[in-house]
Amino acid sequence: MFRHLWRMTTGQRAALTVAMLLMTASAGFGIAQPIAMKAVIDALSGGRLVIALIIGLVVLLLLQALVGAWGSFLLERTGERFLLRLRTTLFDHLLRLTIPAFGRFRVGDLLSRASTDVILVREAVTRAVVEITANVIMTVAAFTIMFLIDPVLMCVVLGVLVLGAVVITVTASRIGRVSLRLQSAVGTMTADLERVLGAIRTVRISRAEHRETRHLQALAQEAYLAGVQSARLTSAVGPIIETIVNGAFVLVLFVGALRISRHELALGSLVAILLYANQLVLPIAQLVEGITTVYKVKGAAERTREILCLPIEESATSPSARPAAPAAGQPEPAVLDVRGLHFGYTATTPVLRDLTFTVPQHSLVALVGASGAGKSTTFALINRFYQPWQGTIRLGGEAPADLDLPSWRERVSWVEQDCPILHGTLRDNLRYAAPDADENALWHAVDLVRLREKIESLPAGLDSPVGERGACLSSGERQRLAIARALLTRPHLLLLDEPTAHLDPITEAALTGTLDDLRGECSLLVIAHRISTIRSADQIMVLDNGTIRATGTYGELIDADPEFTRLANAAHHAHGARASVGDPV
Ligand SMILES: Nc1ncnc2c1ncn2[C@@H]1O[C@H](COP(=O)(O)OP(=O)(O)OP(=O)(O)O)[C@@H](O)[C@H]1O
Repeated sequence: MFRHLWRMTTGQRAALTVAMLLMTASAGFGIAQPIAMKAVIDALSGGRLVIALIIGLVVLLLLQALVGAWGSFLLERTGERFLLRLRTTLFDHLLRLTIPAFGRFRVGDLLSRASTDVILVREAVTRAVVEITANVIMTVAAFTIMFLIDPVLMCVVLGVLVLGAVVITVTASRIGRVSLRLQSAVGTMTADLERVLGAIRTVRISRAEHRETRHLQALAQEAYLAGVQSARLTSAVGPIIETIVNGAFVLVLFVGALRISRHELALGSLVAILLYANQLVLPIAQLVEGITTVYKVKGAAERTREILCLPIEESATSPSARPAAPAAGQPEPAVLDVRGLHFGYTATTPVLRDLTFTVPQHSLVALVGASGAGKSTTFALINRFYQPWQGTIRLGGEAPADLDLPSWRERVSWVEQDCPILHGTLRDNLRYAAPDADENALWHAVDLVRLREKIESLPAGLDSPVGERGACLSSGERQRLAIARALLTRPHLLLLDEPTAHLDPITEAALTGTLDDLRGECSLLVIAHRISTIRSADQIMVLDNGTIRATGTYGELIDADPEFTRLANAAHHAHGARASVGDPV
């Protein structure tokens, strides 16, 4: 555990060492005081006045306080720096986790790890690592001096302390177990609260608020029980120390008085030993607290480390390379070339089977198929969120091995099915993938998705806030905003997952026209359930159970391929039903 914590302090070690030295020096000034006191008492007993010794004692007191305060500040500041570094590393790591790694954790749990757990780890680094080390040094020094003054009394103090140490170590390890329980209970609670708040409207309409409150209460109760158990153990630690210290005092006084009466010990020596025993109270209390903290933090550090050990996506290794122009006479490579792709989320269930297709330059290619056929999975693989089991995907003739991820993603834009909108203004959202886009480019994209009228009607125009997850926009507006955002990056390939899902027939017709126009700017691969959207596609691929069963234009496929005809008819009926539902009565 110590080794692990120590490894996490890379870069802060010099500051930690200085802090540790200062705190040890402060402790050293403290340790010197009883010796000075002994000298003063011995001198006074001998009838001598010792001004210099008294001044020395005062200087030691002041030095202990000043150096201690300095060391403590340095320690806390290093702790904050360590926390900053840990947070930054964790955020960076979290945002770069591979998509499958995300699947293993709940967002709320990740939040709890990135907020609460890291603070506990910081506590362990400052408190535990430094205080334990400084206090161990101080305790060993105090015992050595006590041994030199009077071995018998030293043994008395040591005997009582060893007894106490055994009791406390047992308690501390139990505190560790309870704390892990507490941290995971808080993690689950945060995750569930996040789940409920994220779907608050569904919760309300399902009249599930009381059920969810009861569920959250049960989790809070579990955290409470673990907290109380931890409090019970932690509270026992204080009185145990007190009893040990008082016991040591009484015993030292008793044995010391006996030895003085037998002339085996001087009064000054007894006073010095008593002062040492007294002085040891704080370091030993801190030592115990430090050890308890380490045990408490064990769970939190483990949870933090777990995240840091998860695989992350590779980052840019080379400056974004532009594809080399094809040599004269050579045909232009397809924008997207997928060959023999096999993939599944679990080892036993393949989702894509020998998927092969191309998207030529400046074309509109559509992917249709029943729900669960693997359309979104194909997009996820084109985005390189997952590794295919077998097969290759080439972008502009280049394989993933030739093109690092940022360059790859610079060429592909993707509008997700549920088009996430980020908290901020319309402008922030539009510029999200293209921070350098100028005003003209923004309005051009806005025009393409026919949002100009809506934006100009808003008092703040492009600077209007969109609300949490785009709550101030209708779903159709969110979708069009997401498409405009994707267009602004001027991709080579634009992936659209259900681009017309939330659009009314007029906007849908307008967007269909836009898709046709966009062929001039990039190639499009569109997943569509509504076949009307892709009537004019250059090529339609029918995906069935993870493989392409038919390819052709609308005219070629309709009535020729039974699956396509079924999808087209179903979409037609669904669309008709939708339109009639929306019709004014
Ligand atoms: N993250 C995941 N983990 C495990 N299985 C998944 C995951 N995502 C999708 N699947 C499974 O993979 C299969 C294909 O899903 P996919 O989302 O690609 O279908 P789709 O054709 O896009 O469907 P839809 O039209 O309903 O969006 C489904 O059986 C689905 O249950």
